[in-house]
Amino acid sequence: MKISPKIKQVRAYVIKGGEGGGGADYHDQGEGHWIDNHIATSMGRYPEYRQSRKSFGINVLGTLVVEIEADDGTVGFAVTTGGEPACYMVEKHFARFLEGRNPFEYERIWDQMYFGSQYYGRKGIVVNAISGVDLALWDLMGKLRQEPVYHMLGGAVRDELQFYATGARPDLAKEMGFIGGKLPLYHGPIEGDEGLKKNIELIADMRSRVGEDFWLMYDCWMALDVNYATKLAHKCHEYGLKWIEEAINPDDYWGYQQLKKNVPAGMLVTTGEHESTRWGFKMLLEMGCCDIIQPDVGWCGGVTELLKISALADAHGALVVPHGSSVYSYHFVITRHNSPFAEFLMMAPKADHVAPMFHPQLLNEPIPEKGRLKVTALDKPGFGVDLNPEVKLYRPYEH
Ligand SMILES: C[C@H](O)[C@H](O)[C@@H](O)[C@@H](O)C(=O)O
Ligand SMILES: [Mg+2]
Repeated sequence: MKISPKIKQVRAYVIKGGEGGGGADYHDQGEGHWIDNHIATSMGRYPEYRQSRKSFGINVLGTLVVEIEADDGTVGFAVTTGGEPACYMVEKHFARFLEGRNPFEYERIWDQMYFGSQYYGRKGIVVNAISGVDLALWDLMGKLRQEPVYHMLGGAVRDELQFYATGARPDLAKEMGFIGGKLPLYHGPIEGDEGLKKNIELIADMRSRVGEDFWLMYDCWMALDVNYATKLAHKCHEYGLKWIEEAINPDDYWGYQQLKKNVPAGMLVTTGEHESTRWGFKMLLEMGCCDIIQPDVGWCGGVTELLKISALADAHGALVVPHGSSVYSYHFVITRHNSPFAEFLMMAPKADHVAPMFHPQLLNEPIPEKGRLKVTALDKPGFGVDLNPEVKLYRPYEH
């Protein structure tokens, strides 16, 4: 029987500098990009932080790159959001649970990373770091087995992925072949009825451009209260809003439970991109907070944890549509019936063409064509992408 190589070394890097760092920190874009143009957030109550999310620090963390090298020289890697703080955790804390171990012991490794950091982690950046290590581990396992990750997750249940697009131009997304368009919400409660009116005018205008059958959604990025979200949902109902996303504070499970009761019949409530682990999603599911959960596989605990989250959601009859995370979610979505479509974040500044999400960090990143991606595009070992050697990596800590 072939003996698996052991893990020789774990390394964690950030990507230094450059306006529009992009990559896993996809909010870190240059001036004029739709993703940072007056999008409503809870910080909007402060006028100085209303125009740009970068102004209050949405891009302070930066990208985390994790490399795991086996003693036969094979290297698995992954990118997510986490920056230098996450590098510290990977190098000074989590590496001890991997080095010298069999890379296929991903359950044991995950368990030790999570419970070893339970006293200071459980959510947020600590679970981002755990996710980065877990994704790199799955990439390494795929490379050692010479199999794409989706083969190790049970194989494809359909021949292609279909995508909705997130961005400022759902009308252009329709022309590109996407099945729907998710708009960012531009005006929050602090802008009163005037702002609410602009939110409604925008969805009305977009509906007139895309016609009746194209999905339209609003992404509220945690900016609202239950009352405002309820009003928004009811006013957008006549324009066929398919779902209202992440309307309130992720910790307000009770608020989501109420919003789910308040929205018009047939409108979906979605959330989860800033939720972590099976326990966080258990709360959302068992309290009846939403119809679709949207974990980010680079933030919720990685593939190992997403497997558990997805099974829980399936048992609750909920869909799992991961937050846009490129290949890291594609290899999962293609293997699950309760993940019937995926998100594609339009990274082009005007949302007018399809561009790779983790650019410039990743090479060979598959992108949808006419809103779809054939499963064969994933048929490379691991996640099937490479680190761009032109992008300078910086290792802030060693161990
Ligand atoms: C478009 C939203 O404001 C976020 O920037 C986006 O990252 C996320 O919420 C999404 O669902 O794509
Ligand atoms: Mg969202």
